[in-house]
Amino acid sequence: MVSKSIAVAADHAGFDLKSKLVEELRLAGYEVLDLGTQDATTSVDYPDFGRAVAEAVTTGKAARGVVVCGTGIGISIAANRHAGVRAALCHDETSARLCREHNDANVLALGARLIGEVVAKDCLHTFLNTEYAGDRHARRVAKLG
Ligand SMILES: O=C(CO)[C@H](O)[C@H](O)[C@H](O)COP(=O)(O)O
Repeated sequence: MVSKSIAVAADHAGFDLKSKLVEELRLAGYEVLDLGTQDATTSVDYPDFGRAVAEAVTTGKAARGVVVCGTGIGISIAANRHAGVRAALCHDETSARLCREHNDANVLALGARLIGEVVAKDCLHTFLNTEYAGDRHARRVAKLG
């Protein structure tokens, strides 16, 4: 289990799923840094929320991040524009496991309009509880910058 806090953010499309994930994280004993948005009805821009989580992770305020938008695509692109962020868009538990084992992903991106709550929670727990395998993957991750 990751010991430090987890930064979480979403746009309006991801707000409902984000709320469920925040609750899930708190129930599991994590300290949650909820960086918004705070409702599903006010239209907002996913780059602002991807950046908020990226900054929390790269400054060490959070050990890992979780970002949610409608597809997960826009907010993962936004997070990945920040040096040191390796955001992985996952739609299933296998990709959530492999993004940790092979890519040392530090931000999980989810698409609230594409996956259900149960799959999202499975991805979340797998992402947080899977160790990076290192070894041959370290050479490749280093090339990501
Ligand atoms: O950026 C996205 C796609 O990559 C996200 O899914 C956004 O949540 C989506 O674009 C928001 O769309 P809306 O029609 O403004 O609700």
